[in-house]
Amino acid sequence: MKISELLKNPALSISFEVFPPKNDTAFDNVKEATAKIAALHPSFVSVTYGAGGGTSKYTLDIAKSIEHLYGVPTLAHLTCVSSSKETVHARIEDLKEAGIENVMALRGDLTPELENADRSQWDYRYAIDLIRELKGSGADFCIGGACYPEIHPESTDQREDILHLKEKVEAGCDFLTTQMFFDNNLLYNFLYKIREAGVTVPVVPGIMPITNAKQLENALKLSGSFVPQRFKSLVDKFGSNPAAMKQAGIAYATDQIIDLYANGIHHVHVYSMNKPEVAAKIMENLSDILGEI
Ligand SMILES: NC(=O)C1=CN([C@@H]2O[C@H](COP(=O)(O)OP(=O)(O)OC[C@H]3O[C@@H](n4cnc5c(N)ncnc54)[C@H](O)[C@@H]3O)[C@@H](O)[C@H]2O)C=CC1
Ligand SMILES: Nc1nc(=O)c2c([nH]1)NC[C@@H]1CN(c3ccc(C(=O)N[C@@H](CCC(=O)O)C(=O)O)cc3)CN21
Repeated sequence: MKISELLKNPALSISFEVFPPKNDTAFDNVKEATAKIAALHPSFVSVTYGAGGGTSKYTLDIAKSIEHLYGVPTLAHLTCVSSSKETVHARIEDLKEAGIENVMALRGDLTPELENADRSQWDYRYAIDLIRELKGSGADFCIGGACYPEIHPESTDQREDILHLKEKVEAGCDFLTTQMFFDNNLLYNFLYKIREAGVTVPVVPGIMPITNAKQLENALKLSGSFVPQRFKSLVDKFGSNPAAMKQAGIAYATDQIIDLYANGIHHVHVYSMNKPEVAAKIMENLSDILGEI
């Protein structure tokens, strides 16, 4: 099932993100976590390509098992920045062969080595280069792209960031998923600006439930997102009590999702990563709201 079709449903729906295991020994644990997440029947599950320390070689295995065993649509991530053309072409063939319909086309995070590398030697510099490859592959993928309500950390100018986003969408994005944010007003402001700039595809807000102080640190390193005082107070108060922090972080994320839905957004992507208990709690917190129109 194409995600662009799922997003036409006006009822609130939730999707989750998982990351593949770091190695063979962790494979069974990730499979089990993924199975529990799929059993919650989210609208789809996205599987990263090496984010969170996972290894890209398992992305397809995990995506296929979610789709085939649990009937839950999947979104397989693919990144391009550190890859050669040969590798990207081979991965696209793998996606085709596996019958994957939805692909999240990302540039990929720059490691410290990549930051200092000679970029003139790279086959791919931006996500748009990967989108063009996917469009030219002969397969009819539904393509997702990332967008940044608080501008991309490497950008300094929001106007320019939005112009690049528009070009990326025009190259063939069917929908966009946002970077995490902890203040919904930042999302509403961003949506207004991109709509005015002529970006019309569905935008799926990404919400990350923060369940411990260390994870907040990691998430902020990846995203540079603004942390409102209301959220900082939770971390100050509960950061050293794991159970309380988890409960408070899930409640905060739930509150964000309810506010988004109350303001007309009917699909939310949740970066609960490989934590089925967090995903389950969010679904439980929304049980009477899910399916309501
Ligand atoms: N769920 C996930 O795993 C997510 C991962 N990410 C990661 O964030 C990183 C960024 O990826 P994308 O958004 O896909 O990258 P992108 O290529 O769309 O944009 C990256 C940066 O390059 C700039 N840019 C784009 N086109 C340009 C051009 N033609 N000239 C000059 N500058 C240009 C953009 O404004 C932005 O600052 C990736 O590492 C991705 O993996 C981001 C969001 C979600
Ligand atoms: N730039 C960027 N890169 C990403 O990979 C990414 C984003 N942004 N934004 C959305 C999600 C959020 N991601 C995250 C966020 C936090 C952790 C995290 O806290 N990981 C733990 C380890 C988890 C484990 O191994 O169980 C950590 O300690 O780093 C992982 C992925 C991946 N995604």
